[in-house]
Amino acid sequence: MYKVQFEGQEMVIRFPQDLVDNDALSQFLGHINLRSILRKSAFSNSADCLDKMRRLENIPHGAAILRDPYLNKGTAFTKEERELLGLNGLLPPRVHTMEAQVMRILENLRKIENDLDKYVYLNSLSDRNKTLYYRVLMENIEELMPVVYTPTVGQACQEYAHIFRRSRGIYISAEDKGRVADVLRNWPQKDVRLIVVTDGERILGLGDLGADGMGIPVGKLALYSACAGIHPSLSLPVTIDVGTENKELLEDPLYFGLTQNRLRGDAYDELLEEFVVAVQQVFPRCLIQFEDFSNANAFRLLDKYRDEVLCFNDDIQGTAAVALACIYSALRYTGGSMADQKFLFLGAGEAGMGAANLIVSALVDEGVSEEKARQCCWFVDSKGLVVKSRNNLNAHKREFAHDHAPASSLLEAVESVRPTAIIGVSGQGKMFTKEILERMADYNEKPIVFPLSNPTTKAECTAEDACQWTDGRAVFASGSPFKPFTYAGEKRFPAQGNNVYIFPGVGMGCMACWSRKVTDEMFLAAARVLSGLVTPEEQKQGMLLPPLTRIREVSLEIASAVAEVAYDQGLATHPRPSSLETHIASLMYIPTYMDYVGSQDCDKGEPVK
Ligand SMILES: O=C([O-])CC(=O)C(=O)O
Ligand SMILES: [Mg+2]
Repeated sequence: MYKVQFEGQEMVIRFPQDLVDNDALSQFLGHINLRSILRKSAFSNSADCLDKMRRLENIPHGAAILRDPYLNKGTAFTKEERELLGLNGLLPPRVHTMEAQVMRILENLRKIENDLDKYVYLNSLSDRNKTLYYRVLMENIEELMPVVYTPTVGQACQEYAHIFRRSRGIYISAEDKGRVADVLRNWPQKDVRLIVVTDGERILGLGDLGADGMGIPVGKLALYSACAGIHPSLSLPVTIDVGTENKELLEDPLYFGLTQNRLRGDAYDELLEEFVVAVQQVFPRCLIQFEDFSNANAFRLLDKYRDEVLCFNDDIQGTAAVALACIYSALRYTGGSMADQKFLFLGAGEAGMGAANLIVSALVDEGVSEEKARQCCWFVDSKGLVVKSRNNLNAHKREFAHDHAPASSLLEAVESVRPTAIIGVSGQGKMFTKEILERMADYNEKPIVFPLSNPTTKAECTAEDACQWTDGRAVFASGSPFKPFTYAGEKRFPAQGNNVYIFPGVGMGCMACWSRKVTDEMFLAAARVLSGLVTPEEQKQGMLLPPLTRIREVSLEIASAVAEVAYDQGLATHPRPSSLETHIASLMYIPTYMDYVGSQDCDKGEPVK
């Protein structure tokens, strides 16, 4: 505490602890330009001045604040803030509103022709000014989601080391064994509540991209903030680098990761265990989202940790929930009940197994026997139709192996099973051929066709192909976006059945109520809520999901439903608020600039003409 005399008034000013001597004090006074504060008549009231001093004392000044992406406002720093923070001369003189800044970003962005360059441009904005980045992203979510997320994020990961500007997130490499907690402590934000982690082995449908998979956690977390309002400083992207089996990367002189083959077996499990334990120590109550691990590791890690810590696997559980939501919505157009359906999955990995198991849970919840529910789900893997007579099926597949003649291809399987829905989760593009879709149209008045693999190059078919080859009758959803198109004079809006409709809300719901676990019942609730949010007007347009422009509202509804489940299941440890929705809405991050001075009369910038 220091007492300062000014214009006959005594003021008490609290300075940072380390300013103990007079030199430091006068340096500090100079630093924050106190004299110029005091000269302003608006500050002659000592209480007012004190309030402003308190606001300012922990804020970096001068060029330092321009370099802090959480605090920087760029040209939107007001005249008064520029004065108080020592910014005069460091910025062009005219103060701009945020709207003008958004206009400038969009003008620049829309001049860029290539999506990867747009991705780089937006990343650099996020490095400079988080508030503006999120404002731009949220206000233009339909236009920009394909840039910060699938499909562009896939290309970004494939070229990660080549487009690199600045490191993001935390890398934990096999060499960090024994000191993982220390590595996590190096992260500058100390209150981390949400981690998305990958080991890069199965990045979208693109395979092993090693440490360059970092783009995925970064992209998912950007969407957490944009879609569910998780404050960006609460989240941390993590890549666990255990090596790669991607020969091209190993030979690339610019590759970022360890140039070794992947750790397997005990060494891998020990590193992952150390990571999960370290997260509990360093960031208590932090939610861990596993993303884009190989099939075998994804299932094992989920089984191992789902009852121990607050975690889920997005590719198994998140994708399952959005697929189920799309199925519920599709049934509005096809008629018939869930129990009457035959779902044929191409691909028996994380997404396929996750979706089939959630469909079974949904049916059992509706009173259908588990055995009958399993009969609704069929799989084709690399060896053909999954049937009882096949040897060496893993435990997951065995649960869905039916008494049926073998079929060696998807076409054969479609012909013999005659599914009502084909769901592509194979990570292989163009697998739903013209012939297959024509068969689906022969067997079904309205065939359900969901090519869910990502990015767009891995989609099992395009939206227009699905439409053409079924005489416009396919009920369609894909993992990566397809643009609206016109068929027979009618506008079609292909649904993006991507887990982005699910994970932000589920994560927010669990975080808001301090849930101890993430459960399948939460994903079931999320799927039902999501499908239920499609308005009658949207249904008239054939939509399966609400448009992305409503994603904040969607995520809030899902978060509320998920928290409700957490309270019902006795997992929530936060005292129950009187309204979950109001409570969660109040937690949602809105990207607006901080007012560093708190002055009513401060210049808010000039409006854009
Ligand atoms: O990231 C996406 O677009 C969906 C997803 O989790 C995946 O394909 O692995
Ligand atoms: Mg994924």
